[in-house]
Amino acid sequence: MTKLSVNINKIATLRNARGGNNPDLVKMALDAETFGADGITVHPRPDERHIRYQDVRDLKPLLTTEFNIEGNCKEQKFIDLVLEVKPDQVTLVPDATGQLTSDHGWDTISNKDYLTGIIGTFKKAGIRVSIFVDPDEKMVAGAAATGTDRIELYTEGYARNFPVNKEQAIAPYIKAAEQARSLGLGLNAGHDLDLKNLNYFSRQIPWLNEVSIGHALICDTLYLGFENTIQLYKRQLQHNL
Ligand SMILES: CC(=O)[C@@H](O)[C@H](O)COP(=O)(O)O
Ligand SMILES: NCC(=O)COP(=O)(O)O
Repeated sequence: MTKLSVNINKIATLRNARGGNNPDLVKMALDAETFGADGITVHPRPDERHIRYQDVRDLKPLLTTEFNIEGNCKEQKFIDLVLEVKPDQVTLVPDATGQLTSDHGWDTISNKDYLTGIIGTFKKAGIRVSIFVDPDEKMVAGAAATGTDRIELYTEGYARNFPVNKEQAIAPYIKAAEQARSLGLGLNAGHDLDLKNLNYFSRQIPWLNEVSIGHALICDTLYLGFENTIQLYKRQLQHNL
């Protein structure tokens, strides 16, 4: 079954708003695991607007599920943090510093040599590597050429189009996912997945290894409670619904 990795960036956003430790990020990550999360995802950005580098160090020894660190591997500080902490997985995202959020995947063709090198470094350290790509078969093929273990499909386009025409929204993702499978790549997905669009996505691509979900899940938590929300998202990944 597809695993749910809870992205806790927005818990850190709330904590940082007052400069204290409420909500307690580490406690909420451990609670997420207790409530059924299969993993925890963090995305430390260079400006540390939410997840701080120290949060990553604090979390590592305490988590009992998969730890996924996302970030821009062109930042040496990020590379050093990942090699220091050695998470289960690192997800390489081509974000520029000032971006509001992640909004595109890698050009795996023009960045082939660079990605191949850094992926080799992380794999040598025993860390599984996933690279963030758009649902573009050329970029998926380019990803396979870098030696990455997995790709993560950037699902903002799916989420935007799902309410309009779900068959059209999912089409490029099925093609990209089928190609990833044929090339022996593991498959993750994330960005703007939510309680409305998740079940359809996972039913159409049942070989999906993992989804990482943060923004919508934390927003839903405000109304529905953290434990209940995690259970509701897990249920969307069961295909017998
Ligand atoms: C890579 C991805 O799609 C998400 O992890 C995204 O980076 C979330 O970042 P923010 O929480 O800063 O929007
Ligand atoms: N990789 C996607 C992720 O970790 C969370 O994205 P979002 O659910 O916050 O949009």
